[in-house]
Amino acid sequence: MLPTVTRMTVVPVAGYDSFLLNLSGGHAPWFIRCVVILEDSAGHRGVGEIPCSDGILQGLDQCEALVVGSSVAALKGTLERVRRRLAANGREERGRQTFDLRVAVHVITAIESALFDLMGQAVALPVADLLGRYGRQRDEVEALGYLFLLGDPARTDLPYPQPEAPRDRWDEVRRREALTPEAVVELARAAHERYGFRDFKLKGGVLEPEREADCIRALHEAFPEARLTLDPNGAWSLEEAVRVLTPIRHMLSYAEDPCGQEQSWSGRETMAEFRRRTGLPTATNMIATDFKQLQYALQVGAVDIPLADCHFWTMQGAVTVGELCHEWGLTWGSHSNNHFDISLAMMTHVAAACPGEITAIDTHWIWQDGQRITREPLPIRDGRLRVPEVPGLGVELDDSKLEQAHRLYRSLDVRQRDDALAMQYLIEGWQFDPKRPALVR
Ligand SMILES: O=C([O-])[C@@H](O)[C@@H](O)[C@H](O)[C@@H](O)C(=O)[O-]
Ligand SMILES: [Mg+2]
Repeated sequence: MLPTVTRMTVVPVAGYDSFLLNLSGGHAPWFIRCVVILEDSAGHRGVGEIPCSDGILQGLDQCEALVVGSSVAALKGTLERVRRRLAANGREERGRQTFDLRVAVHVITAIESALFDLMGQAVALPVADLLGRYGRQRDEVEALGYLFLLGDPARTDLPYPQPEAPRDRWDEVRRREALTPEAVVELARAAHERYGFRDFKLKGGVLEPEREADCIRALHEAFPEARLTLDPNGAWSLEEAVRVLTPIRHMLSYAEDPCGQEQSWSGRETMAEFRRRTGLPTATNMIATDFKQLQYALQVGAVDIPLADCHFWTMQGAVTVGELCHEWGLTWGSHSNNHFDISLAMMTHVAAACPGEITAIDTHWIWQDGQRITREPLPIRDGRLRVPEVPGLGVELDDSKLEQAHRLYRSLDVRQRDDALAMQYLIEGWQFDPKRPALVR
């Protein structure tokens, strides 16, 4: 008989971050996440990590009674009850920020991850082997070097981390201003030296679009073999996106959300038009964020690469997208937000279970590297993550680090990601506008 869940603990945590710029503004010196820990009658602990907000904490609270006492073997039934309970809270919107504001799908994923971790430990199999129709498809997962333009921390009085005792160039450059093509190339070189990336993504939606294209030109010159992409989170108009990206088309492997909702056109329509006019493949984490949207995106020909982040697709949902991509001739990829090392493991197992050719997964981990909450975060070497061979997720919580991250959360009084706060140090009174790059005001 498989064990039953005896306890569910929810731990909101925080970590430090650099002054990363994006369409939503500038990252605060901290980011918040939520860790779910399930204990079972066999003495195992299963874990999951998701974004944190008051809504998410409330959602987890609503589900605790459905999870505690359930059999680990009945994981699917438990998740279905959780899904129905959360559906009763009403319809949710992703919103127009760069990050997803929904609650239910994140809550489900945290519980799902912890249950799969327990299940894996109960049957002595890694989570990747349990997911999807086919189980593990690969032993290594390629990750991309996720580059950001960076604000100058010295223009704020916020506690951004300083490069104390830097281990290498990456520890230095990730903590200071980067707003030029040269500075972006320095970031890429330093990240390449430490992690060995062959793919890079630059977060756009910050400077004038042409200036961001110049950054891609510089990256291409520095890394002529690398696969490159630029992601302005739908900030540009269709006309702008076509005008700016056509001349650098040959340098890009795909364009991520180059345009979005505009006047009477939906994001799926403008992306379809962009794709037809430029011939560039498109990726998205904004306009195909559930199965219905994905269906419409495919009907109009808007997307080649759905970035199915397990945090907002669920782990099983993200793998289903991977299976559909494989059957239908699309390419699967994964989006990310700031995260700790549990999420890194979750994304690695999910990517490992997606069949066929997938694209290098996003991860913000390089910005967080050094702030673990598990004993041994999966390392990125030669641009790749090794998929754990041990039962479950293959990560073990470090209780003292978890407690430290929880104490930081409690000291902050931050209940939701807010990129406007730091941005207002750079531009007085700054407010989010989904159609204007953050520094263009
Ligand atoms: O972390 C950020 O600032 C990103 O802009 C994030 O919010 C996005 O969700 C993401 O990484 C993306 O690919 O759009
Ligand atoms: Mg994106």
